[in-house]
Amino acid sequence: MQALLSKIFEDVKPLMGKGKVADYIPALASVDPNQFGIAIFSNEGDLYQIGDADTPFSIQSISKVFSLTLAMKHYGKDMWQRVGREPSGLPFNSLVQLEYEHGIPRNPFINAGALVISDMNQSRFASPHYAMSEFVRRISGNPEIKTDLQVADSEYEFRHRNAAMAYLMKSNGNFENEVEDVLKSYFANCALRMSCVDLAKAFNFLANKGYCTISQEQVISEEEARQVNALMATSGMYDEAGHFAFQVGLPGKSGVGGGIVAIVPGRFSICVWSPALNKVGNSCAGVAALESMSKHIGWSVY
Ligand SMILES: NC(=O)CC[C@H](N)C(=O)O
Repeated sequence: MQALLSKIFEDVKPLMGKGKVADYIPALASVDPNQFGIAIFSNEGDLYQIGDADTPFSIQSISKVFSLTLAMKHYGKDMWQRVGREPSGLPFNSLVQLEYEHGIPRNPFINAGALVISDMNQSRFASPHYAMSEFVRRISGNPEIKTDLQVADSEYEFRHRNAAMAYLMKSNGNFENEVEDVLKSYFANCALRMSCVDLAKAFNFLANKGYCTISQEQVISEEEARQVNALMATSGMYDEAGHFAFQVGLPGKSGVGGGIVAIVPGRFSICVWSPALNKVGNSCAGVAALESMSKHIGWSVY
């Protein structure tokens, strides 16, 4: 496995820095695009890593999977009245569909959907970001995970699009709490800094029927873990979900920090990271690395 990882890393390295670092969040614009890491964690607890796999980065939309998991633990099936389970086929921060569809977002992984999920967590926890931080530290086994307050503040300062979505949903009766409070929790969650190794470990419960071997807890049920994987497969890569399913064939979730997490059910959790993004906001080198991995190992779930 380590030899294969080295080969994939060398093959894909030339793509490092190709694309554009997210700059609509000004605090992210200064990240060095020439970084690239891969980590793979097996259900048996073996870790394989290469490149900048220990460097923490802004997890951004990857946090949407953790928020969904926390909400599922509490709300179970009831939550699906407020958020759908269909791919949107539109950019992650699109507003148009939301008005046509009466303030019910298509899925939990576009921004509007993640804001509804954050609203649910806001109703449930006294301090939703504290609950989230504690959760990711526990399931990754890394008590040092921190929030980048500069990124969180920068997102809040430039919050207008996300705020517009949240207020639209509020006008449709699909938002319980104060919009500004929920936005702050949502941005703080996006601003968590984790490395490829942290994320590969933290996501292992999705490869392992909902069970986390690090914290030794059943995070969610086996059925729920399957459902989260299905949502990642259909909606985890925004309007590139079809291409990703076609080329990689694994449930995946990306973030504009350049990270992508992928799940090989029953076997491995993977995280790749390189900050330069393609047009839809997915890491260029990251997508290429997962394509190469899937081709070499034949891991597709299809
Ligand atoms: N795709 C992403 O990673 C987007 C997350 C970012 N925090 C936003 O709300 O715009």
